[in-house]
Amino acid sequence: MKITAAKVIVTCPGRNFVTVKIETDEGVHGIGDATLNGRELAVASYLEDHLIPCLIGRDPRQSEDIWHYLYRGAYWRRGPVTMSAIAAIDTALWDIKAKLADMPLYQLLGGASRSGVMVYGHANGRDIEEACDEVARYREMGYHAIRAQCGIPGLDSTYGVSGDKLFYEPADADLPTENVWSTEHYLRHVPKLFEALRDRFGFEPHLLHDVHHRLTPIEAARLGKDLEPYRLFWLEDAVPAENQEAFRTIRQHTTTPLAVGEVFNSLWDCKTLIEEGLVDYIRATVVHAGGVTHLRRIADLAALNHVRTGCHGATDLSPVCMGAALHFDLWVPNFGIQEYMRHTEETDAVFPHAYTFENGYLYPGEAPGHGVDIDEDLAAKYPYQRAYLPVNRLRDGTIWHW
Ligand SMILES: O=C(O)C(=O)C[C@H](O)[C@H](O)CO
Ligand SMILES: [Mg+2]
Repeated sequence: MKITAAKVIVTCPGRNFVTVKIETDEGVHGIGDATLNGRELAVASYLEDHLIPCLIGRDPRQSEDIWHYLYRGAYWRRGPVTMSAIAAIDTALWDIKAKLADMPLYQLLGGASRSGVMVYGHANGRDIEEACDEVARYREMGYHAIRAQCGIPGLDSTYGVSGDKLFYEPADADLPTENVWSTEHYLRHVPKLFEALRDRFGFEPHLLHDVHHRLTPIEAARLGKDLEPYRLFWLEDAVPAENQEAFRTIRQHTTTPLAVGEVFNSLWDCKTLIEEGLVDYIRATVVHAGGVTHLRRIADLAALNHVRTGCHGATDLSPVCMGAALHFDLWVPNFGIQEYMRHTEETDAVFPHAYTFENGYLYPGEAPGHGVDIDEDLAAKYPYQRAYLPVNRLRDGTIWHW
């Protein structure tokens, strides 16, 4: 069996997505997500100019060998562009493998370890009251776990807060929007949000919060301590994580569970965090962390150290990534939770999929493969539009973490 063709499809049904489609001489095809928010065309070029020429004629069933051939063959290892490109090919090959077996992908991974995949949604409000009302809306939709963010008095904009609510999209302009940040204002306000949420909803719903890399370790330690009475499911990306050892400071001071890893692209980014038990949840997912093949390695190391998965699932991860991630989630023994930011109707139409939402859980479906396809004619109607994530500055103009 041979790979006969592979192509890259870039489409923008409201936001940009990059998809790889691999075709074989047996008529079976597979697709994989290669979207890297704000740097989409770099991955498209990496695939078209450098990886696809190496694929033609190879046996698509040898996904493990192809992974190492592309990873080691580049000589230049890791990095988000490389790993997203390899991930897309790997996802497409697992899709093909599962279609050949006439099985949903989760069966090839080892079968279902649970009946459904618990997801968390994003509730956000301009102030505490609006954020509480949004949490109520997610409760009505059946969610058992909800991430809560709210506007900070004194700041014009805050990460995670938008008028779009259900379809929040942070990549909002063709050059980066500039936000202003104040750690002092933020640290004073966030505990009040969670106090209000627990007062109104009690301790039954899981509550999560995303700091979006904005604190220093000692500030994060203080926030974690201040939030302890409200029993968060997790506190996410409390500090930038290039320096994994920095999490030791946070860990020494608080029992609030910590999550990290949506920007990670390999096991090496989280090796110390996992081996030293410095975090509780690892957020790497299929598209940015080398596909199903590499994500499995991360999850297995995590399992040894009581770290559970919490795959990234924002709107910039296409339905193709979501489909593959759900099969992974249904199987992975040390599953924690899956993020679920809904895609728009336009996006869902371009990517017909087998997964479904019901009562706070997603189900990957029983279609052979990962259950997601692309309508190429519809995709062609939405040409690429450059869109960037914002940047952040302190009030004196210093560039900060977004
Ligand atoms: O979903 C999250 O937790 C995020 O932090 C969303 C990110 O800002 C987004 O995926 C960046 O591309
Ligand atoms: Mg996040």
